[in-house]
Amino acid sequence: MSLNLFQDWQRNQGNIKGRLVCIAFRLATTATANKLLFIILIPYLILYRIFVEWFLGIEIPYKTKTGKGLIIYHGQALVVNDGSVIGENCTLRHSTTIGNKQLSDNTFSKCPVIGNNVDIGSNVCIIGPIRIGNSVTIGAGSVIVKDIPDYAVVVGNPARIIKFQGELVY
Ligand SMILES: CC(C)(COP(=O)(O)OP(=O)(O)OC[C@H]1O[C@@H](n2cnc3c(N)ncnc32)[C@H](O)[C@@H]1OP(=O)(O)O)[C@@H](O)C(=O)NCCC(=O)NCCS
Ligand SMILES: CC(=O)OC[C@H](N)C(=O)O
Repeated sequence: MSLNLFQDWQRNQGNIKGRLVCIAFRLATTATANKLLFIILIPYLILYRIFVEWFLGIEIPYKTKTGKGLIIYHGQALVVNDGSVIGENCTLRHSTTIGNKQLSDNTFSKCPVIGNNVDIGSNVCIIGPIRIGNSVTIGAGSVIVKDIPDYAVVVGNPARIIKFQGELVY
């Protein structure tokens, strides 16, 4: 099991809060490895919930599948459903929601699957069983409820593609 600590540390250069939150998150994710580790880590998971989720207001649950090289800028009011999948080298900011929606039969949809190298601006909602492609840039304040293709730059509510970009270099 790879913790991805090194890649997160590198990508959050100059962003001490992001570094610390990513370390706390990656350590929490080790609880998914097996039942024994989960039991051993219960006290840590409680502390993680209190300090990162409640105190800092950054809800990125330990079960969230997240690729290496995660950046978290600011982070307050960030809420990620643990069914979401986030690819490698993605950037999350503040006041952002990534989650499901309630369906007409009162069940809940699946959550977004986000590709690699996706840069998510502040105040973004990404909702439902949708796929965000690789190397997508999501403008501040966007609301996304449909699939987005690779390399798209999207803005608005509902989000629309304003252009396509070359592959981002990290
Ligand atoms: C989406 C984004 C990457 C586009 O940047 P850009 O390529 O420089 O685009 P431009 O500024 O040339 O804007 C292109 C068009 O999109 C519009 N636009 C840009 N960002 C927008 C947004 N977030 N919401 C709505 N429209 C937006 C512009 O008004 C412009 O429209 P026009 O062609 O009708 O004049 C950028 O505007 C953005 O939102 N980045 C997020 C950054 C962020 O979250 N910062 C917070 C830091 S804490
Ligand atoms: C609020 C702001 O401009 O923050 C800058 C930060 N580098 C970011 O992209 O989130």
